Amino acid sequence: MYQLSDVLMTRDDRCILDIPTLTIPTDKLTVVLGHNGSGKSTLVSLLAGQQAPDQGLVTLNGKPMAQFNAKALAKEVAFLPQKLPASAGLTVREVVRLGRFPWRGLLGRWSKEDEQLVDAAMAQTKVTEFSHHLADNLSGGERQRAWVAMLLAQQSPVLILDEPTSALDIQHQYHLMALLAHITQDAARGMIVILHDLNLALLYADHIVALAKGKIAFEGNKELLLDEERLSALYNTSIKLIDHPVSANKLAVVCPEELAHA
Ligand SMILES: Nc1ncnc2c1ncn2[C@@H]1O[C@H](COP(=O)(O)OP(=O)(O)OP(=O)(O)O)[C@@H](O)[C@H]1O
Repeated sequence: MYQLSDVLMTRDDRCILDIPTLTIPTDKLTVVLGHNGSGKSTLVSLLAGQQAPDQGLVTLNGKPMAQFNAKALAKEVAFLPQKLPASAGLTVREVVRLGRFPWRGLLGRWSKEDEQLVDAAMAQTKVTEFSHHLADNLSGGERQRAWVAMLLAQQSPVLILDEPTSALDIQHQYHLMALLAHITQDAARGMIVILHDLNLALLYADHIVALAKGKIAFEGNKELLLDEERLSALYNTSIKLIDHPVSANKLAVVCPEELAHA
């Protein structure tokens, strides 16, 4: 599990993250929610070891993040940033193979297991048909799926994804979240996923961390989301919950004031 204590991040004389204490499980699917600029990417960048807090401590399974070297960390945590990395000249297969780098043997050769894991990851995110295409030539959503495959191939116990559904069509958004939920349960891996879509969170999250203005607004199991007042306050707009037509879940419907008068 991750533990944060007395974490402070300041940029341009402004406090952008202020978390006195927070525990995030690494055996559940945790969704990080919050308005634009609430600090979600800053928070997950600390969890991924991309940067250190200005003050305070972040530990993974009791070990301070600063004590992991890059290779050891890559074996524990796979990270997909909001802005996809450049993939100049790489085919989709080569992009996905990047996930196997932390595990590559001394001779620097790819093992049969590496290739099998690459194949499986591409199949899971449905990019096998693009295997030999240049990643740069893919559509935005196809490229996002290729990078998610890279993360899956990395086989780390924790995956952190910053808005992995932002470029995906509706079908692929739900397919990806179902896949992440399935992997969490089936392979006992932990997912930490930033989402803007409340309905994806309502359907697939186990655990919620919600940020507002750099502070924790609420944190705990998914049932916390089933509260119209709390959700409306988080996004500063009226949100109603209705029954999902074909499951026992709830759906969030945004009902801004002006709609009532339209
Ligand atoms: N390097 C930086 N320099 C100055 N301000 C920064 C820096 N990094 C982040 N910020 C500011 O910190 C705040 C939080 O940024 P962050 O990217 O974590 O928000 P977010 O919740 O992920 O937003 P979004 O939903 O728009 O992606 C924002 O107001 C942002 O402008």
